[in-house]
Amino acid sequence: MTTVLKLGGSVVTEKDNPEQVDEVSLARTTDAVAGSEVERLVVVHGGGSFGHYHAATHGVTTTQGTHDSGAVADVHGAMKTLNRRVVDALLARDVPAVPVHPLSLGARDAEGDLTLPAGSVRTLLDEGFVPVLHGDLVAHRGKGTTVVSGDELVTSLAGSLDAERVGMCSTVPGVLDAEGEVIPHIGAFEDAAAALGGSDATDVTGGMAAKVRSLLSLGAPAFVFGPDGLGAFLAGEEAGTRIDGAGTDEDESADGE
Ligand SMILES: Nc1ncnc2c1ncn2[C@@H]1O[C@H](COP(=O)(O)OP(=O)(O)OP(=O)(O)O)[C@@H](O)[C@H]1O
Ligand SMILES: C=C(C)CCOP(=O)(O)O
Repeated sequence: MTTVLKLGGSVVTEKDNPEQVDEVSLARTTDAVAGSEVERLVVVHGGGSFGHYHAATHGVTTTQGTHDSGAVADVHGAMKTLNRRVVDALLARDVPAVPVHPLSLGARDAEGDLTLPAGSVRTLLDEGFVPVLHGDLVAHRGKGTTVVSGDELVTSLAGSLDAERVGMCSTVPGVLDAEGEVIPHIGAFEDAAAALGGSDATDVTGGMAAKVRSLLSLGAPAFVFGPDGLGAFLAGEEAGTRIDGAGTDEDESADGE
């Protein structure tokens, strides 16, 4: 049983202060990981005020690339600093965390499609480690380097590792409907489209909409929840919004072959 968990950048950093870790939230989330009994766990964390700050300074996005090696050093360097902080917090709680840097692993083709070889992550899991990846820059054919988000890494790894459970720990308690209530289950994009379209912030709405769309394409149930739901998710329980699309049996309990 392999579990892929994303810790949102807004959960582990103070979003409004460049390069500031949210110590309280990082301690809380890593306590939850350390207190769980998940067998094969991959952690991916986002960029928050580390990666996004430097990516914005240098004008780099998932589609707008840079050939400036100084910019690569800034963005990747900031993400390595954050990754070290997350890994150290896990190690301090006796979680066998090992850093894995996507810039050294992945690449995009000219269409922007990501290839992320999973051999090192799979072998680390087999050897009893907890690989900790992060949003990063990756080589991009024709564009130099572009941003790869933690969400993309989660989707890619969930597929290549045949993950049974996927969790996205964000600052919101789940995918919210137009009234601000958590939608318990999304089985098709239409279930959430109206609520996602109801948000004021178009760009951020695009982020959550893209998250839901990519999670629906996985062959495993995915959960979007806040820090309060992390313990339940890691205990194998329902947390926040459950997202399962066509690749997953609607009713696992009825799945008797
Ligand atoms: N319908 C919705 N339900 C929940 N959140 C929504 C909705 N529409 C937009 N959002 C926004 O999506 C955000 C969560 O997605 P986001 O990708 O920012 O989280 P994250 O995984 O913590 O990412 P990052 O690693 O970039 O910080 C929320 O903070 C919220 O502002
Ligand atoms: C900005 C960088 C480098 C990583 C972004 O990762 P995300 O926070 O998961 O979107």
